[in-house]
Amino acid sequence: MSIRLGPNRYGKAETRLVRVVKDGPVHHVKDLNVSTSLSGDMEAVHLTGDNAAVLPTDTQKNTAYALAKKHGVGQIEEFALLLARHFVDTQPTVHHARVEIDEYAWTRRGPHSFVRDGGEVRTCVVHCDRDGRSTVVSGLKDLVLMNTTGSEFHGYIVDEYTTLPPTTDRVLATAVAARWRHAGDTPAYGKSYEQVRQCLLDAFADTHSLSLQQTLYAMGERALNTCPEICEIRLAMPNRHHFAVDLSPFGLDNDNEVFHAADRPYGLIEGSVLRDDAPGAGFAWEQETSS
Ligand SMILES: O=c1[nH]c(=O)c2[nH]c(=O)[nH]c2[nH]1
Repeated sequence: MSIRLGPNRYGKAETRLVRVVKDGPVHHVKDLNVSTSLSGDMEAVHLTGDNAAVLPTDTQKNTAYALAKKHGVGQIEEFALLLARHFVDTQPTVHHARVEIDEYAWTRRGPHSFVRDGGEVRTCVVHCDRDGRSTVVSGLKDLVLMNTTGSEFHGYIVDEYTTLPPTTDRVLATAVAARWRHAGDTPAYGKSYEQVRQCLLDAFADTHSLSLQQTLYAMGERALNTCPEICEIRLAMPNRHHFAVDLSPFGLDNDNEVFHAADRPYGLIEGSVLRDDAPGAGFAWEQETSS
């Protein structure tokens, strides 16, 4: 009986690449999930561990970042072809390249502020007791927002384990989960929802952020100032870190144009903003927010 190697391929899956193009203060974004997969003269690496024909998956990832910087990202089909052709044209051992790209769509909310299309969920929880009391908590989750500038983070505690460099310009991205409590009877929940949502979006876009905590408070404050029918809002906002890719090994600079969008771990910033005279919600609200 003889055994042989069958079809095979290898590559870097799901490189999360964000490309920002700056037209003065107006920024444009392309947000991609890029997977590359190469095949060719790969018998030796499988049979003997001889890596001489292998272009590392790490290099494939770097290539995606470097070509995004050099050529920009137009249509994903064009960028995928550019990348795939690069691998087969430059590496004799690579006979076939497969490049798969998913693109996440963003809608502009300001010169450098964006909201991701789709995925947003409107929520509510209500409680009623037999004494005729009720509590209504409205909300939303998975509202994904990004500012490509206008965010700083510095001045924090530095101890013997701190390595985070201070920054005066970073991407601020989050997926907002918000729950707000109605003070009494709200006549039009639909209109109220739209107003609170608008406040959250506007305050995120307008706030020059020194921390996500500051942005969180500004969003809650805007909602409470604009919408008298609500008395408290609780926000949970993951800090979806975007790391500027070091392109200097390839002779390229990166003025916050090419980012690695990391998925975990992430900072998780949570807080409540409320009116001084907000009535206690007791059991109903505590139960809803304890999980
Ligand atoms: O806005 C931020 N708040 C933090 O508390 C924090 N911590 C951190 O590492 N990065 C950030 N960013």
